[in-house]
Amino acid sequence: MQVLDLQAKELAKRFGSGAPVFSGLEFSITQGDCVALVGANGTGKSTLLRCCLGLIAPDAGEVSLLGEKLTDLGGAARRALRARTGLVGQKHNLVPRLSVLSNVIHGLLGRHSGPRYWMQGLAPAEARTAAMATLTKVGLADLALRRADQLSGGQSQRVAIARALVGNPRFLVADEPCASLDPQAGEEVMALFMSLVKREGVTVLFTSHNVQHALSYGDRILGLQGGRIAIDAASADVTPKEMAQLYA
Ligand SMILES: Nc1ncnc2c1ncn2[C@@H]1O[C@H](COP(=O)(O)OP(=O)(O)OP(=O)(O)O)[C@@H](O)[C@H]1O
Repeated sequence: MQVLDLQAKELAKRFGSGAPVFSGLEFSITQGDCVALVGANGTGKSTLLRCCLGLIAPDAGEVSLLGEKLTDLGGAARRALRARTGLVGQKHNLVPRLSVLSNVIHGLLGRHSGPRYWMQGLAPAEARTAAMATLTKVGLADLALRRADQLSGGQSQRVAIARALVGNPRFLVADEPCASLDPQAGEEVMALFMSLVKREGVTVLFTSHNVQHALSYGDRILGLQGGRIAIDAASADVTPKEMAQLYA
């Protein structure tokens, strides 16, 4: 039986008195799927991602994430649900003065609170072990004790991926994970990210302005245009012309 990890029903969002960013959005994501959300600048991709994770509330409609209706959840249940999800943003948002290892340990903060889970020296051994294992997966174990502000862009984004993965999330959102990287680093980071999420069986919703990335890494394409979903199809069935029309 197919398990739906995300269901969006009749979602609508506007900011202030502005025009609706989107309205009437309906889609679902099956467990283990990797879905690319695409569309021109300003079509509402980031806004939609944030609604899906419960970081902002839609004006209408509802989101069910990992079987839980976001509107039904109180603070504690919402935090528990957030601990089962991960987010990789356009900017890596690492804490510059902390080590790589501490930044990754920070990814466990949703599960535990307090300084023990922030500073590598104080974090319990299991947190450090989990963070080191995840750093090994992204190929950065050697840099564990380096300060985050001494990393290249590609290395920083790998650390951000490790931070998102360290708690073994079941659902991951990635908002243009390669936006700040040169083409070569972007390719490497994307390939690494996708191989890890596939290996771990994580459900992924990612955005990208790189049409090739969307088509090759996404099992499915969700295309936003004019506040509506213009494409919802397996990536193998989406033609280059349909993709181009999204940006026309
Ligand atoms: N906090 C906010 N307050 C007011 N307007 C906002 C806010 N966040 C986003 N918007 C507006 O909502 C619209 C959608 O923005 P959003 O960032 O979701 O688009 P996007 O598709 O992710 O864009 P891009 O591809 O450029 O990253 C834009 O017109 C933007 O100006």
